[in-house]
Amino acid sequence: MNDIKLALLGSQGAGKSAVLVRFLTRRFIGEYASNANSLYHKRLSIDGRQLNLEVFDPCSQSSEARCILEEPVDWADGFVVVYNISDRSSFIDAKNILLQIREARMENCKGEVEVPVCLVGNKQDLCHARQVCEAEGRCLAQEHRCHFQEVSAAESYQDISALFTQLIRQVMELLKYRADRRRYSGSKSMAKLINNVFGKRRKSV
Ligand SMILES: Nc1nc2c(ncn2[C@@H]2O[C@H](COP(=O)(O)OP(=O)(O)OP(=O)(O)O)[C@@H](O)[C@H]2O)c(=O)[nH]1
Repeated sequence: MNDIKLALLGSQGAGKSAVLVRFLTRRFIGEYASNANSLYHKRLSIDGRQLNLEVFDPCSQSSEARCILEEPVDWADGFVVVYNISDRSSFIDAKNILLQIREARMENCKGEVEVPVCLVGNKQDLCHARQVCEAEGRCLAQEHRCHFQEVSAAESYQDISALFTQLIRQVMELLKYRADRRRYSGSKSMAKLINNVFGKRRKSV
């Protein structure tokens, strides 16, 4: 069974918990405790494969709160970065978070394929109070080569389910790639070892 670890990042009140709870339970719950980190577990089946999903929902991150970001960046295999379309400052925070994910991953995983990220513009139902247009979100996502989706945790389950499913598929591919690479480098070092032992011996005969 695959273990899939995701982290939700975004500024305070962007709707991270609402998006996650909508995905996990299909329900919208208006208020959540926001003063503690939470780790959610769920067993899922995607494309016929059983998965153990763990999702880390840390308490809010601002652009300065680098220390909060470091933990999930090391731990997670994929990220959902959430902003509120009716709050420009949350979009600016999302930009900074995307940059920080990229920087941290470049330092930690040299040569590794990019970690899957989905940028989510939440509270689409508040479009009368919109401060971030859809094109800006799409453009930021293109810049960071990540998937983008506007959603309303308050109103809809389908879009949120689709975005998590797509992200989990990408993470499964990443985990497969890592496992193949480990196997390949393992068999290469075994070949080297055999060569070192028997190759040298053959030479001396
Ligand atoms: N109108 C509307 N309100 C939403 C939506 N999603 C969340 N909210 C509301 O926005 C507020 C913040 O939602 P949370 O899910 O707690 O946001 P959060 O990002 O987890 O916030 P912190 O835990 O403080 O970091 C709550 O009052 C939610 O009811 C949405 O799609 N539409």
